[in-house]
Amino acid sequence: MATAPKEFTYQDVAEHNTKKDLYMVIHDKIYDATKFVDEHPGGEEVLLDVGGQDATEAFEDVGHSDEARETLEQLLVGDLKRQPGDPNPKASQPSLSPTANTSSAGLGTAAYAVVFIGGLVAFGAYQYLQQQQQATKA
Ligand code: HEM
Repeated sequence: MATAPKEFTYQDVAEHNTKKDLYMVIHDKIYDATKFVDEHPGGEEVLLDVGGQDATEAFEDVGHSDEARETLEQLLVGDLKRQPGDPNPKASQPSLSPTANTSSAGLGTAAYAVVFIGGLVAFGAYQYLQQQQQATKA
């Protein structure tokens, strides 16, 4: 029988922050890392650091392998239930803000390119006219 995923608030998760009882939030899902602490190739210290907290950024920053993500799925215990006043989701939409930044940077570069090319054309026209004048004088 399929059961609805258990929901935890940040406050619930924050209570599980010891080595013997270690939950963490990654991409708005709750993982029970208690059994995994001693096995973690990255050491127990880093997991204890993010115990009871949002570990999305820490987890993604390391660039964990697909195998690590599979292990993670086995530790899943529920979903995060957001409440007003909770911290913002961390890096849960990794592609959005960098893309926005890149595109605005792209626009900025395009604007500079237009000004630069415009300047070149004006300079070329000026040179051409000067040459024409010299030619008529000679
Ligand atoms: C329950 C969540 C986590 C799981 C299941 C997990 C799993 C793994 C696995 C399987 C590896 C081996 C390399 C790989 O396959 O990518 C690894 C390496 C590593 N993990 Fe995690 N990890 C978790 C959370 C974290 C967090 C929150 C940090 C925080 C910084 C972290 C830091 C590292 C580091 C630094 C390594 C590299 C170790 C090395 O190559 O010497 N991990 N992790």
